Amino acid sequence: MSTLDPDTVDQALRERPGWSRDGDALVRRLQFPDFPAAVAFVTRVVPLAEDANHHPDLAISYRRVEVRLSSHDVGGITDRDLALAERIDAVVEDGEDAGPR
Ligand SMILES: C[C@H](O)[C@H](O)[C@H]1CNC2=NC(N)=NC(=O)C2=N1
Repeated sequence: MSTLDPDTVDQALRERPGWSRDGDALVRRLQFPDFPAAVAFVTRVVPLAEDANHHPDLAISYRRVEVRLSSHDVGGITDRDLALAERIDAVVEDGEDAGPR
């Protein structure tokens, strides 16, 4: 699978307002009510990543979580990243994301 051209990524991002492009990755920054909620969110992402065999870079800082998606094998953003972003958004909508990023 090859990387997507920037216009394609930008179009996709218009449909995923929580995400932005940061270099060769998609990034979404989330804030949760507390640390357990942040960890619970990350725990819910695990099976999605395993099922997709596509794994985000995850950073947890107290109640903030940064999710970065990039296809490491090709060094850029591919449909795999967009597909996983969509599934991660479903977890966010279902969960406890609260407040500004
Ligand atoms: C062997 C295994 O399928 C590969 O290493 C997968 C695992 N998860 C992955 N995740 C991401 N983000 N990029 C990859 O290239 C990738 N490759």
